[in-house]
This record gives sequence, structure tokens and C-alpha cells, in this order.
Amino acid sequence: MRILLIGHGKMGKAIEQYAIQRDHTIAATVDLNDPLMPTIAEQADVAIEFTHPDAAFENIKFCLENKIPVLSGTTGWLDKMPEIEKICKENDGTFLYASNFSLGVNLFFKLNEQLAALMNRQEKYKPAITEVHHTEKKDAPSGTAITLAEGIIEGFDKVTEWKLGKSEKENELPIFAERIGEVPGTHKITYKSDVDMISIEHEAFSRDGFVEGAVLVAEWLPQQKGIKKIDDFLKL
Ligand SMILES: NC(=O)c1ccc[n+]([C@@H]2O[C@H](COP(=O)([O-])OP(=O)(O)OC[C@H]3O[C@@H](n4cnc5c(N)ncnc54)[C@H](O)[C@@H]3O)[C@@H](O)[C@H]2O)c1
Ligand SMILES: O=C(O)C1=N[C@H](C(=O)O)CCC1
Repeated sequence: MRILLIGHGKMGKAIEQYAIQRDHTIAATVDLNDPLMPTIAEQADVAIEFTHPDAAFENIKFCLENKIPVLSGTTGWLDKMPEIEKICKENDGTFLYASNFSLGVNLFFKLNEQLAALMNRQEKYKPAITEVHHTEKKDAPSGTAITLAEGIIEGFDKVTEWKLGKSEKENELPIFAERIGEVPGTHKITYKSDVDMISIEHEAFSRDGFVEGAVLVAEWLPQQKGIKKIDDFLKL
């Protein structure tokens, strides 16, 4: 498969290595200030986009308008998702966003939803999320923490919105974001009462899980149409 790699940072470089190991070709690599031109698009079967919150929208739009199936792992741009969905439809395109491409985190998302449904019947427990990432991360909270928060809000009726930092209202789910050294990504959900605490945690040991997930989804995506979810691929 011929891959257009948009973003050649920590994720882009690791994806390049893993894709080559799986016998794919990197048709082109585009980073900041490299122009994205239609001639580049013609040489690729799929695009993989891991850039910056401010850059994702234009990159995804370019791919959809130039008829390349595109997946994006970039976080922090989701206010523009409705517009991307519209562009995808207008161009009869294929697009997939996942806040986290690792199998382990996607299993953790399901566990989080099940725990929220169980805890919904309990009066005494209050949920919170803590996420820890490396100091170069641009956005907070992490995209993964936002997906976890959405899972809790869906199943646990006492919270209706999330808030970065300490919550002031009963209906707010606090998300605490810490930035430490080179931590690839740790997410912890806690339900605390006055007498005890229940917690579940996912810890990534490296970026390998994100990288593998992104390449496997990229192999599957060209056979799909429309807005896809990672659940459509993983079928968990
Ligand atoms: N979904 C997931 O599984 C997952 C996993 C890891 C990281 N991420 C997200 O992916 C994104 C990138 O992460 P990273 O660790 O590789 O970051 P990084 O900072 O190491 O790399 C980002 C790269 O994008 C480039 N870039 C910036 N603007 C660009 C533009 N307009 N066009 C092309 N390239 C541009 C930067 O120069 C840099 O090389 C972040 O949003 C991060 O949160 C998601
Ligand atoms: O390193 C990052 O940046 C990560 N971003 C994603 C997020 O925001 O959830 C996934 C984990 C790593």
C-alpha cells in the first residue's frame, strides 16, 4: 500500500518505520511548511495524519477533496468535526478519527463504559479522570481522556459535562492533566466515596500500540466508505 504520511514527528516517524516493516511504501512525507499538492495525493492509497491541533482540519480537508481515504490521530481539534463530516459526505470520501489507536485503550474504553453503568446505581461515589503525558504534548486534556469522559457521561447520570481541573459543580466530571518527562500516556478512572476508592488504569509502555493500531486501520480503510469509527475495525 502507498501511504501519504502527514506529520513527521514522534508518531509520524514511528509509523513510517512500522509501515515499511509491513512492506508498505511511503509515497510522500509532509511536515510543517511542506506544501500538500494534488500531485502528492495521486500517488497514495491512504493518508495517515498525526500533526497538531491547529493543522488537522486543513490536512484532512485536503485529503477528502483529493479523494484519498484518511485517518487522523491528531487530538484537540474536534470542534471542527461537524465540518469534516460535511466535507467527507460532499466528496463521497472516507475518514476515520480515533483519540487512541491502541487495542488496549479501546478495550479500556469498553471497561470504562461498563463500570459507569454499574456505578450509576450507587449514590456515594464520585468519578474523576487523571491523565499523564509527556511534556511536549500540546493539548489538555488528552483526546483519550475526553473519550473516557464521554463514556462516563453517557452511563453515569449524575455527571453531564467534563471540566479540566477541579470541579465546582456536582454535575461536573473533573479531568486532571499532568505533564511529566516522556510518559507515553497513562489514564486512570476513579470512583471515590468517603470510605474507599475504586480505580481502573491503562498505562502505555511506549507508542508502539498507537503505531500498530494506526497502520492496521490504514490497511483496512481504503475498502471502506464514509465516516468510520475504530470500533468498526476492532469489533470489540
Ligand atoms: N490517536 C492516537 O492514538 C495518538 C497517539 C499519539 C499521539 N496522538 C496525537 O497525534 C498528534 C501528533 O503527536 P506527535 O507525538 O507525533 O507530535 P509531534 O509534535 O512529535 O509531531 C507532530 C508533527 O506535525 C508537524 N506539523 C505541524 N503542523 C503541521 C502541518 N500543518 N502539516 C504537516 N505537519 C505539521 C510538526 O512539525 C511535527 O513534526 C498529537 O495531536 C497527539 O495528541 C494521537
Ligand atoms: O502523545 C500524545 O500526544 C498522545 N495523544 C493521544 C491523546 O491525546 O489521547 C493519545 C495518547 C498519546
